[in-house]
Amino acid sequence: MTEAKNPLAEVRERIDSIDRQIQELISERARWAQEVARVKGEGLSAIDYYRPEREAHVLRMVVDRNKGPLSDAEMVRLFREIMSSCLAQEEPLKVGYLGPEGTFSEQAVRKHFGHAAYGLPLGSIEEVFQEVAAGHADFGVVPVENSGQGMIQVTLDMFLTSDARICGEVELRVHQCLHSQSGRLEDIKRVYAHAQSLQQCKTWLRVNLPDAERIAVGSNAEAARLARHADDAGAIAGETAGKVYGLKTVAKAIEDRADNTTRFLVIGRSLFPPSGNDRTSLLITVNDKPGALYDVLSPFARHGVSMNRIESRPAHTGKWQYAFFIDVSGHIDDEPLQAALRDMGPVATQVRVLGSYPVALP
Ligand SMILES: O=C(O)C(=O)C[C@]1(C(=O)O)C=C[C@@H](O)C=C1
Repeated sequence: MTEAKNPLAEVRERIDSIDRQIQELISERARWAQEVARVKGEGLSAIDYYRPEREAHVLRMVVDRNKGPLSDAEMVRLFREIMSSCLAQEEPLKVGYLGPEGTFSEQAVRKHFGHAAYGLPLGSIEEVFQEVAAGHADFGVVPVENSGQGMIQVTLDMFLTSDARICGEVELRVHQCLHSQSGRLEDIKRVYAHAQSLQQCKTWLRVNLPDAERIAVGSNAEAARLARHADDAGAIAGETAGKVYGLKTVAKAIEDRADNTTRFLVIGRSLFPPSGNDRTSLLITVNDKPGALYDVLSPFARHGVSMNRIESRPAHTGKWQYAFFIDVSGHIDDEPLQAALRDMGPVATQVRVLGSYPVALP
């Protein structure tokens, strides 16, 4: 009598065989990436090998080819990691972010640069800009906007005084959790969190912890660090931060809005070529006179450039002087955008291209 083969063993054999092929192909890909690096030139530093426009193009092809069952976001994540490792064969990129470890900013770094990049946790958004400008970090990742709360003004204001360029954007679904030492809601008399996170979880806190004191601190990871040393404190932070600081999770997904998303900017020191689906961020200042804003914006409409976003901030150049942060579709090399900027020349006091970069991937 022939013994029937264990169906699980049979499936595992198939998986082993596929893994062998995937591994061979990954190694072959890594060798070709070395060849690309050789063509670009020997002895360059990591930043000279990095091509965000090419990475975006590769990842868009991955999305186009994806037939499931894995989601586009999962496929992108896997290929992002492969590219991250391929690039790090030369030298890992150094990426500054708002630390400490475990913040959503770190998650955004990983989403955009993969795990082979070297993450540099820094003390503030200002410091991220400074370290990039000084060349201590190749790139920086800073939060710029939350879907529920709007723009993060510190980040916008940094562009008024710094020469940083925007090289990319990352969108991250932000799920907040409540963590504590014991993991019991009834032990919590104080809640530490970043001010934005307290705001994002306002309803949940009102219903579940109406009497607890709310204490705003510099980051969610800092909140987790503080809660680690107090048996009557809770911290609002992401799942990763809770794990990093050895806390127990009291409640998950406590944000008021289910689609809570934070948009981050990747900042660097140079502009990159078009990727085929780009956004351009501009900083425009105008004189305080009637119709000035209309004069500045109408060239976009005239040349068919679509505007995605406009934010105004005090320009710090004089009382009632405003700077406008404007995002438009397309790359700065595109003729319609060039034409719009030419028309704007005589009416704006300043037009600065903050960057042209690939639109965020899933
Ligand atoms: O195509 C390139 O220019 C490469 O260096 C290869 C590669 C890749 O692995 O696909 C690696 C790093 C770059 O950032 C972009 C792409």
